[in-house]
Amino acid sequence: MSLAATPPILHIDHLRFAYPGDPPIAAGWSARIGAGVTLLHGDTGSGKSTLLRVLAGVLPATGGRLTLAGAALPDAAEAYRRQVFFVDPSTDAFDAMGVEECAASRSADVPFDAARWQALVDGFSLAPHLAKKMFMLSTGSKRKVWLAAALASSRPLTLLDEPTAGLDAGSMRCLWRTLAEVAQEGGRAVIVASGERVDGVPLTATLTLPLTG
Ligand SMILES: Nc1ncnc2c1ncn2[C@@H]1O[C@H](COP(=O)(O)OP(=O)(O)OP(=O)(O)O)[C@@H](O)[C@H]1O
Repeated sequence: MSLAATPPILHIDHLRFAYPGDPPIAAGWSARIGAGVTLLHGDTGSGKSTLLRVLAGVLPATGGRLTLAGAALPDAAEAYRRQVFFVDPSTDAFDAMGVEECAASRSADVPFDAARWQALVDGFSLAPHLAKKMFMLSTGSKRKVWLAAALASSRPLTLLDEPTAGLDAGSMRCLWRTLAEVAQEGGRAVIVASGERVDGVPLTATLTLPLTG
């Protein structure tokens, strides 16, 4: 399945993933993911979060191959993972870090768009939290920090798990506006996992779980 109108960024070849005893979430699935926003859609429990973790290279696939900016999984796992921005929204691994330190740390080895970060800080109303440690933030504010950090990063593949969860209307508008800008600029693929259909931003493609063929 070719989902790329522009040169593909992520190559997925015969990907397979299943939890033991469960039906596969991906069964021999091949696709090409191009620049812009791709929606990963499925019902609750269909495997959206799991598939994002597989595409991030943090959960080993049961079979198949992923290639991103010349780095392949499983052969070159570290190089592959460096091309991906993915943070599990529920993680507490960064709780001891300051908000800005945390956001910048995930882009230490790639360009970080400080102007976009600032625009997102404003759009998500994060300014009052900038001097805080991550553990002091509510779940919703933490999610906003990770969203802003992801969008200000320049990694070729960005994976966002339910980015609209708990977002107020103003933050939602800011999210769609920024995703549209990222898509317009080209060169980056953003996969948005969502149980809801997305109409706030033009989509490059929609993937519906389970994924086969
Ligand atoms: N570590 C695990 N081991 C075994 N099964 C798991 C594991 N994690 C998740 N599952 C199961 O795999 C299925 C897919 O879960 P996943 O969280 O990926 O779905 P989802 O589409 O993101 O769900 P939601 O929309 O509710 O967030 C569910 O049935 C879940 O119970």
